[in-house]
Amino acid sequence: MKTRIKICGLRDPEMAKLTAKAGADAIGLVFYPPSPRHVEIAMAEQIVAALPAFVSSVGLFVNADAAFVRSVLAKVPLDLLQFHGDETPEYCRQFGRPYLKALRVRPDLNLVEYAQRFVDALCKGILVDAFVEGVPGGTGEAFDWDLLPKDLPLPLVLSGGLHSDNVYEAICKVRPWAVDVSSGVESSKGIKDVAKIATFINQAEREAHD
Ligand SMILES: O=C(O)c1ccccc1NCC(=O)[C@H](O)[C@H](O)COP(=O)(O)O
Repeated sequence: MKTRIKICGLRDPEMAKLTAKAGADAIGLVFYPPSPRHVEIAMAEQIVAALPAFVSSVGLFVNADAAFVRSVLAKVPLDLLQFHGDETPEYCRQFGRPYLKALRVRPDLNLVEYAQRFVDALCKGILVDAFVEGVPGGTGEAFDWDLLPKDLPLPLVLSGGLHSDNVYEAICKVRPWAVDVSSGVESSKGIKDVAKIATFINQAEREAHD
């Protein structure tokens, strides 16, 4: 089965179009002002408008005020929300929209128990990322994939330090529903590189052709 591919942290419509053309299944828009990949609502509207059919738009938030999430939803027709902070299941569900819950993997965290709390019709998966003190995500750091359980009760989205040289190995080892990348397809922090995106996608799709 094909592993879905999400490219996170798009910041302009042209790169979004090129990313879709390269074969991405989804793009991520970061609504988190401290991030170098942060987008304003007006730009997010333009990016989503530029996407072809069947390429999903994912809006990423980190412990945001619910009112801010609603103000984004009022303007930007997002397909999926991604909560990348300490949001509770109740917080995530209040928008009545499908979402991913991100967690940062640590050896002392029981991932199955964590995921179990989110299981319902709206939660479409658990995105696993590296734990880096003081930075909620998009760090380019990988973590030990052996820490991932085989019996997670929700689809797994693997992220954290993926790039074209490790994504094939990651897919073969972890067998995730999807992979998610940001730093690994950039020429510098926050600047996406279309050649790196294409190479990443080719490598991620290799597994489907084996
Ligand atoms: O991208 C960011 O700047 C960001 C900031 C705060 C929370 C999450 C963020 N990105 C989340 C993503 O979905 C990334 O793809 C994921 O963390 C993996 O990032 P990377 O290791 O850079 O590929």
